[in-house]
Amino acid sequence: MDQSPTSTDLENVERAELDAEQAHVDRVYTRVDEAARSASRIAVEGHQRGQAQNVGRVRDEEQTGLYERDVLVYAAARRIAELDAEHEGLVFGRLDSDAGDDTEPVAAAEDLEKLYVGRIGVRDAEYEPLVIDWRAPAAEPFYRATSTDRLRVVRRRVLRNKGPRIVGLEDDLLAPDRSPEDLPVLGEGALMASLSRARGHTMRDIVATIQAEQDEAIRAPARGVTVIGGGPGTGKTVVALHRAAYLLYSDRRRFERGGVLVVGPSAAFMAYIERVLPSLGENTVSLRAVGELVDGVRATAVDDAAAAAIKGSLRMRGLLSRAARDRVPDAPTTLRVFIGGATVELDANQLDNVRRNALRRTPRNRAASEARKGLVAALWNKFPEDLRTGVYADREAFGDRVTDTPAYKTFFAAWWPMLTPGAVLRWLGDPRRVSRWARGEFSPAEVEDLAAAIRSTDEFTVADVALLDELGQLLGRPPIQEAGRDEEFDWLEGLSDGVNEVLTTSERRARSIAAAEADEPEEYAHVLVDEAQDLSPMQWRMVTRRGPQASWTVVGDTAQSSWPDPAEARAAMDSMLSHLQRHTFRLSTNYRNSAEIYSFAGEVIRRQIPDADLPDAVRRTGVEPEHRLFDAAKIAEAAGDAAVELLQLVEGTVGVIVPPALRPAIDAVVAEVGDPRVVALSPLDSKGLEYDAVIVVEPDRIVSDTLGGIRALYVVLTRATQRMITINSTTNWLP
Ligand SMILES: Nc1ncnc2c1ncn2[C@@H]1O[C@H](COP(=O)(O)OP(=O)(O)OP(=O)(O)O)[C@@H](O)[C@H]1O
Repeated sequence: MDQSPTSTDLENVERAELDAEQAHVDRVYTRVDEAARSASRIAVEGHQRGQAQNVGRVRDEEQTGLYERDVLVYAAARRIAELDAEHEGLVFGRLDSDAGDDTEPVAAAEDLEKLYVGRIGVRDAEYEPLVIDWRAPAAEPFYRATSTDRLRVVRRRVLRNKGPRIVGLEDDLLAPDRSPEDLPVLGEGALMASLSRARGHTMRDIVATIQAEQDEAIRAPARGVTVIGGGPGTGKTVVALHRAAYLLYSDRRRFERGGVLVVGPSAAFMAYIERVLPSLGENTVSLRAVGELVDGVRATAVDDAAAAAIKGSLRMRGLLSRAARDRVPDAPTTLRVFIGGATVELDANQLDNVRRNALRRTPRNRAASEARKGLVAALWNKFPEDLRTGVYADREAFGDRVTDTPAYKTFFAAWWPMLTPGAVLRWLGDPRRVSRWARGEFSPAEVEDLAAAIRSTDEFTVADVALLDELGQLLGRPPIQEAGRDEEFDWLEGLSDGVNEVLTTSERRARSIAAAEADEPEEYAHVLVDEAQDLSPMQWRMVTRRGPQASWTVVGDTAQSSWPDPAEARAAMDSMLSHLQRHTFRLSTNYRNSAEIYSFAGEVIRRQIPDADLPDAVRRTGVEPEHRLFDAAKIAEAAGDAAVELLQLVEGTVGVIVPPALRPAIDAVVAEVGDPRVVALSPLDSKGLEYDAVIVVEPDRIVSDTLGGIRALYVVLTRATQRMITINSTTNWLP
């Protein structure tokens, strides 16, 4: 006779299990609310007591400690609850474990030790844990246990949430032979359920389904440099973000005080990932795109391939250093003062000598007093001996007089102005100057390209930001009193979208004070660099300035590099971080793309880069990518048609990835489709993002027009979770 349970039996069991889990989760939420109430009560009482009598007895301190803890738990829980009531719940996992002693059989499910795992830890009034934080050591088996090394776990359960409601259970039985008769096993596995879900416009955390190899990278100790590699879709980004949350948990004092910085490739990418950390209860991490690392600048424009390569090259370092020390363009070339009955004059050569001496040890904006001393000495040498009497008897007295003359003052203001990085960068718009500063290290064509790129726009580009940062360091910040005395001087001047000219002095001051008051640490205790393969040597210099004492997490995949010479970028990173110990992790499974899409993309990149690191894609959809051929004139229309088609076929987002030259036409078509699920974007902006369906417009032009060529196309071909259509007028790229 058939003994297997009927579907009604199963439904009943599942219903009963869901109810039981819901009851526990309800207790957690109730406790969070209680904690909030008692926290505000203790706050009031504590405040009154603090005013009335002595504080500092042990009991009070304990109270304060508890109060602070409750407030923290409450605040974190509230943030999480507000975040996405549709999806994310506080408690998402449960472990049922035995004693690990395989000899004793387990009689009943209730004999197993039960532990709930959640986004944060919550205890009941007796201080017993209702749920433990996913980052706590006790939660490790939830992520690491496998059937071969089960770490005492018999059953791992993922609770699928919609806000505070449990809507499903996904079980994983790790020790079938240890499982008591009455332990139900439900669902088909949490990972597959999570991978097949429709994508929205922002990334979600994976806290309920972190895989063992990912967990190792997340919990790696914060020492030296942790390098996380792996091909597209292996979870590098999401793992890095969970690692940031883990570091804050494991050493909150150090990382909250010192600061954690996450650097990503673009503003679009930062917007895509910005919700992940708050959903894990962390709001203190700074997220910045490489174009936003200098205060006061938010660069989004990108240079063409040639200009970006020049601006990113390490050779810029010498060029900028020479620019920062050179004469100020249009500065006076003679100084003439009438003093003590004589006209004393310094010519261009003498002025150059004074300038060089003053800059020997001090950056320009801090060397005004050196320059002044040098000028006084040079003028004194030329001051006739027979006039050195009375108030002009010695050099010091002479110096006081001469620097007080209007002629000197006017001269000095023009000859030694406080320089902003933005102003000096603009000097590079003149090819003759660039050629002088290049000292033969750049070809004449490169000199022309660089100057033309600087002149072409008032806006700073992403690549300019690293140059501004370098110049900031070369020029130095002016001493406080100089900056204060000179009301007109604003360090941020020229650093924001060319709107500065129309700001009044007081507006500018208010802004710079606001920037200082934002109190973002310029140096961080941990720096996490995503899409690290894209950082140019100059960008590596900028990023490493943010963490001279930091530990690092560096995440990337060379085959996706948009830098023309990935080996150069790699060498730049190696040289900047060479003094630190390195731990390397490799992620091996592509969780994003369907196996059909990824095997195609892998073939494209393997043809050009035989040693590319290709992960395994595990999810099959049965749908192959499709390639369509049209006349060039019909491309935009065809892309629009494909978008309409795909909107019917997928539940989530559709990305239309287009080479920059075709952007206006495609933008128009996308506007016509008029569905917020469809977006158009450039290959560079698609870095790190994903869509349920992707339309790739003119792959050949993506290769020819984008920095990174075939590697940029590989990025584009690995953005889709379910479906991909390419729209072509030529097909040279097809394998
Ligand atoms: N353990 C997991 N459980 C559920 N989803 C996962 C898991 N690991 C990764 N993913 C999902 O796979 C997708 C790809 O992750 P992510 O963007 O972090 O990969 P990546 O390696 O940074 O990719 P790329 O290099 O192509 O930008 C995301 O949707 C992520 O949520």
